[in-house]
Amino acid sequence: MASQVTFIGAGNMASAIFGGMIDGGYPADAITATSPDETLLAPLHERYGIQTQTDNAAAVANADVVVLAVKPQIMHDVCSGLRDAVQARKPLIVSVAAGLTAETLDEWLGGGLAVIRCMPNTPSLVGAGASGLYANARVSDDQRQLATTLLEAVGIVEWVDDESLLEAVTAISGSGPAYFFLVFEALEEAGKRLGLPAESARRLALQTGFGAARMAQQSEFDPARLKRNVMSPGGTTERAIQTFEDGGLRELFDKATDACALRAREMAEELGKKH
Ligand SMILES: NC(=O)C1=CN([C@@H]2O[C@H](COP(=O)(O)OP(=O)(O)OC[C@H]3O[C@@H](n4cnc5c(N)ncnc54)[C@H](OP(=O)(O)O)[C@@H]3O)[C@@H](O)[C@H]2O)C=CC1
Ligand SMILES: O=C(O)[C@@H]1CCC=N1
Repeated sequence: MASQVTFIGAGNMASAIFGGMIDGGYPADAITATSPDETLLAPLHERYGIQTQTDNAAAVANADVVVLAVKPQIMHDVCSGLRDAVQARKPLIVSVAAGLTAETLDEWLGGGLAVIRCMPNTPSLVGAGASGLYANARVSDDQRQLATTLLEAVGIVEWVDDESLLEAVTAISGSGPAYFFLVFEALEEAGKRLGLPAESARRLALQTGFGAARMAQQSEFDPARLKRNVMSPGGTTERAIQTFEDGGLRELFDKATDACALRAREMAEELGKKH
């Protein structure tokens, strides 16, 4: 029988994950989602066939897995409300909240729990996500496998064995979609400046990003080699790439990802200290 999975919070990230699970064949009647907003629940039940609840504690009473998918800022209050029910049942806890450590969540839920922390990203909403996962020492191999199955419903999964590496995951894939959106914005603007109609500039920029990612994933060559393959000696790409290199693009990526990882660490400290 399928494990009972309860999502606390039924917003973007939760619905992406349970939507992906159901598309992948997970039985909808083994999934429950909660929201304080009753008007959200009936459409969710209708669309996905999942069970819905406004009462978080009641929703974990028979859960094997509890996915915490509310904003980090309200997580302490949500955990306080779940504490007794979670301690009675001891389900696997999976958190997708940014910046809250497994230890903090375990403490807020009363302690002694198997906790998996996940850093997802927004392309999960279109089934093309990338998630970093960390498990505390109480998580069993079967529970790891189950979490992998849940998150693979919306993309790829990479496990890290040191929780602090989730800061690196945040800097690469958690925040990463925004870097690529920035590049798309800039390429579209450049296309317009060079005379293309806005719509064409956008279509060309997005398809190029999509094609390059797909090609890099499928190729036997690494991105450096694929890049060189586009650069004819003395040609156009060489001139563009040299301009990026001369302008310090690599150093800028180092600075931006360092700043991002540092902020992830600061947030973990701030959120953990508040209570
Ligand atoms: N790496 C990344 O890019 C991302 C990380 N995340 C993480 O995922 C988590 C969820 O984010 P996201 O899905 O975008 O946020 P959403 O705001 O879409 O979803 C959160 C949901 O929680 C609901 N909620 C509020 N209070 C409660 C409560 N007491 N009990 C149950 N549900 C409640 C909200 O309802 P209402 O709106 O009615 O208040 C809302 O539907 C966050 O912790 C975030 O850090 C998410 C997205 C991307
Ligand atoms: O910007 C943020 O803080 C969150 C975490 C990773 C992506 N979005």
